[in-house]
Amino acid sequence: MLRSCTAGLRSIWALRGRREGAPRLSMDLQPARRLFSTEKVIHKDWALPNPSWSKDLKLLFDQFMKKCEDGSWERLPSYKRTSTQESEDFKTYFLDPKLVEEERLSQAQLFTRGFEDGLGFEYVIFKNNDEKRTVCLFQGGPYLQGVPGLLHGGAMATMIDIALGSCTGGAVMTANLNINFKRPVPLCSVVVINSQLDKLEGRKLFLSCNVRSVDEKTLYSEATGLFIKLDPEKSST
Ligand SMILES: CCCCCCCC/C=C\CCCCCCCC(=O)SCCNC(=O)CCNC(=O)[C@H](O)C(C)(C)COP(=O)(O)OP(=O)(O)OC[C@H]1O[C@@H](n2cnc3c(N)ncnc32)[C@H](O)[C@@H]1OP(=O)(O)O
Repeated sequence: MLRSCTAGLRSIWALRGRREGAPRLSMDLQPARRLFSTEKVIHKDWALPNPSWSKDLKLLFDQFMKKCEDGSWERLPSYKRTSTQESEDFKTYFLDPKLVEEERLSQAQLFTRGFEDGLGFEYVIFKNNDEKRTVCLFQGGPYLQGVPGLLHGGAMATMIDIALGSCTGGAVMTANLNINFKRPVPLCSVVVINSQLDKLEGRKLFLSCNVRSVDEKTLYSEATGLFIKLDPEKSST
């Protein structure tokens, strides 16, 4: 684990070094080209391996991709911004134009995808629709540090929220999230979040998950969540 962490850090530093040494291309781009490259970033699927992924993460990714071959599992793509029907639903219910300026909104992106490769949240989620469960493979980078050398609990909570949410499908909001942090997570290590839908009661979805090390020997956290399907008749703002 330690070896993969340092290897991960080394490749992150290598990437940063390259980036810092390189000219800041975006400043020199013509507007049309800038728009094109922004579009490309927006439509990029981030739930795919990049050079910062540790051996552990790549290995698990390959194992789950194999499970996808017979259709029982699927890899969920992940974008900085989403143009799916689901996000349209969120806009309908929650976006009061008075609350967020149009210009600010055009800059919006999912904050877990706002870091450069390897520095923040590296993750991919696989879903088993029949079993109503997901597996999230997560490597928290050096910018997610809390206590020195350890992953910040808020970063873990964020990933738990996303992992539980990925079990729901459709337009939902987190109403309650309850986490027991049992062991600290080493920074840059890979954890596996197993989530499942336990109960559906009207608009209420009750979910639970656990967070374990790759070798499954360490139980880092356990959590439950209540998600509420949005009611099209209601607006929260
Ligand atoms: C989440 C997954 C997304 C899926 C993928 C979509 C694609 C998107 C793209 C990319 C993925 C990105 C993923 C990001 C994930 C981010 C998630 C978040 O960070 S969410 C922000 C934090 N959460 C809030 O800010 C909610 C604030 N709260 C509310 O807006 C409302 O309270 C809401 C919508 C949750 C419920 O309000 P009401 O008016 O619709 O419903 P009422 O009538 O109050 O409650 C319905 C039932 O639920 C119970 N309930 C509500 N809240 C409860 C609570 N905290 N504890 C227990 N019960 C509760 C109530 O008692 C009621 O129960 P009875 O039907 O009477 O049995």
